[in-house]
Amino acid sequence: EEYSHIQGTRWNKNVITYSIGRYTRDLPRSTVDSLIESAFSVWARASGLTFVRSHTRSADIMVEFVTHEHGDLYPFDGPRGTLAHAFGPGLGVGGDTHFDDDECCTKNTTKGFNLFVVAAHEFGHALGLKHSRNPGSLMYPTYTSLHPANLLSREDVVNINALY
Ligand SMILES: CNC(=O)[C@@H](NC(=O)[C@H](CC(C)C)CN(O)C=O)C(C)(C)C
Ligand SMILES: [Zn+2]
Ligand SMILES: [Zn+2]
Repeated sequence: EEYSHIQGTRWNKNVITYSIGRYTRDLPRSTVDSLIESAFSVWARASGLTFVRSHTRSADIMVEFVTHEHGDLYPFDGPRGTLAHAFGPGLGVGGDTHFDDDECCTKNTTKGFNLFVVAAHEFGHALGLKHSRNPGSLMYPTYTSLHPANLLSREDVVNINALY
């Protein structure tokens, strides 16, 4: 069913709240908290948006680690395959970001899929960005181990600034 009536292309506010629901057993909660906060700050620096953590389910962006069927129309596929997905801006499920707990993620930048990089990609979608055809962009559809120091390509920065 087309949810365009609640899905927008962008948030119509500058302060966006997020809440972390189900965690992963693969990482300490404090590590998840800080990697998620860092991933939001990548976009905050580039857009002027502010992200505020809340502990209620009424937050704009619900962040969760889930597996297989998890209550939306996009069940995960077990190990390998899709690492995560996120809904575009909007009410309810809008902005929500889910990580496939069967394979996502690590805190290392060389081994496995780095949670900071995956989260930053997903939050790009949660803010309204689509995929890029540029392999050097964070919004490229395939995971590449980007250096945490400069996750965003010039194209990513241009695109987020075109939206906010
Ligand atoms: C290693 N596996 C991959 O590279 C897989 N790609 C992903 O899981 C994307 C997320 C990465 C880019 C963080 C899915 N996506 O676009 C979510 O917004 C496949 C290319 C296999 C689908
Ligand atoms: Zn989901
Ligand atoms: Zn994507």
